[in-house]
Amino acid sequence: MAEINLGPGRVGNQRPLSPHLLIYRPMLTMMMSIVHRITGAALYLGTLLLAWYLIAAASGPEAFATASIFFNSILGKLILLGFTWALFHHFLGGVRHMIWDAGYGFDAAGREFLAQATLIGGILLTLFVWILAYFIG
Ligand code: HEM
Repeated sequence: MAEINLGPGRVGNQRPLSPHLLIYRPMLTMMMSIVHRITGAALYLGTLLLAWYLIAAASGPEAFATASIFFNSILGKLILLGFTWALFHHFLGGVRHMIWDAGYGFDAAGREFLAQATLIGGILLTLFVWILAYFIG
């Protein structure tokens, strides 16, 4: 490896190294960034399902019954639960970006707070909507 001059008394291979991938510690803010993109992609699929539901509702009783069978199945409900969470998580992630765009929340404590608030807020909003839906019917 080429030697570089780091200044008086510091000659050699003393350059700072990037963290090695195998010992790299995942951070919450990093994971949130990845999950934001994943939820964004999931929302495309969820939007297709929403479109199917609306088209079925507009098409008549038979098409609506078919869609209802799917959405009322356990798999359908699990997908809807995931879609609800992805929507809220992604939405709050968008608000987080808006706060950054306004110039706030860049320090370490602010970044960590926004990441935790997004994560917890997405879960709480999802639970709130599903509990509400359960009681409304
Ligand atoms: C069904 C609705 C939505 C879909 C399908 C969607 C999809 C996506 C996807 C795929 C990405 C990743 C783009 C990339 O990383 O290259 C993304 C990023 C983003 N979305 Fe959404 N999104 C939706 C709703 C929203 C909403 C409601 C907000 C705001 C409240 C929002 C704010 C953002 C922001 C700020 C980014 C950029 C994040 C970054 O720069 O890292 N999105 N969206």
